[in-house]
Amino acid sequence: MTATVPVIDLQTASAEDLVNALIAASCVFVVGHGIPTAEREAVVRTGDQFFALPRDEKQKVIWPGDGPWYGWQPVNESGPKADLHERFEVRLAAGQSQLDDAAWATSFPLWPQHPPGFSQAWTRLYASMHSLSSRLTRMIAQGLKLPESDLPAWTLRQHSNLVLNHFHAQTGAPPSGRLRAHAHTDIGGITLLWADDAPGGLEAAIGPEQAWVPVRLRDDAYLLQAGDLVHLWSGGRIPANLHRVVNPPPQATPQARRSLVFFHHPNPETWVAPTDGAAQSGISAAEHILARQRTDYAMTESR
Ligand SMILES: O=C(O)CCC(=O)C(=O)O
Ligand SMILES: [Fe+2]
Repeated sequence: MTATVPVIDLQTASAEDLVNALIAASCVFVVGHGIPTAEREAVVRTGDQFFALPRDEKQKVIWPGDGPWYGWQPVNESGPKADLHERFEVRLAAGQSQLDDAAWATSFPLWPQHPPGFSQAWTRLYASMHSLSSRLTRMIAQGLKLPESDLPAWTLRQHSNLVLNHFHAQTGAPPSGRLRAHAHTDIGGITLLWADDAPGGLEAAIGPEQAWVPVRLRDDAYLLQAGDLVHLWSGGRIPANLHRVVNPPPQATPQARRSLVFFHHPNPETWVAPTDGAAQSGISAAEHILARQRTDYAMTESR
């Protein structure tokens, strides 16, 4: 039997419902989340306009090439994990706890000048996602009976990133061995994902057999995927969701695909350890995130 992704309606679900679904499937569709569709659409629209700019213009906000990811990250052309997409990433400055749009907007160093309205659209959705991810991590802690004192680092003081991925239309066969996104777990706490329904989409390894299951994203939902740090925080009870984005079938009409991802990260200073495990079985959030980012993407060539 093919495993399916559970649906959690935040209007009615309990913390235990959410945790049980995550333990079973490592990812769940979250509906009843209250985030207006227009907020997401504004980010996708301004992101599309940005990706369509000439390379010289995008180059002005390119990721500096080391340290944590932010800004424009072109398609990475080499290495075993070179994925067939470009992305733009907004990263909140360390230690900031107030989501005051004006202050936050000035703390991010790589806002594109074009298109107009970009930073407003992205800060608006970021604030909504920040609240939603705080709510969901509170439910996870409650459902797992984790200490209340852990929570500020995962909620108010979280350090999350908002990303738009642009998977280019594939007009010929993709280079051998390369996917739109290689199989990986996400690095942080939870991921909240939306993608359009273009061919060549998400697959997740779920259920006891860990078989690859195609996941069709829903317009009314964000897909919550458990990341490495929630796996560890849960004492291994919640599995980290393994997923990939496959190439479209050769007969499909070439079509670009966009996905919008909120990578929820706890505060970088957090020491993440299972509550009843030995402290030495834990990890520094900052070190884990940086180590994974270093191995997953090294800037080489781009388009
Ligand atoms: O585009 C998707 O469906 C998933 C993207 C993804 O896995 C990522 O950006 O980490
Ligand atoms: Fe991912």
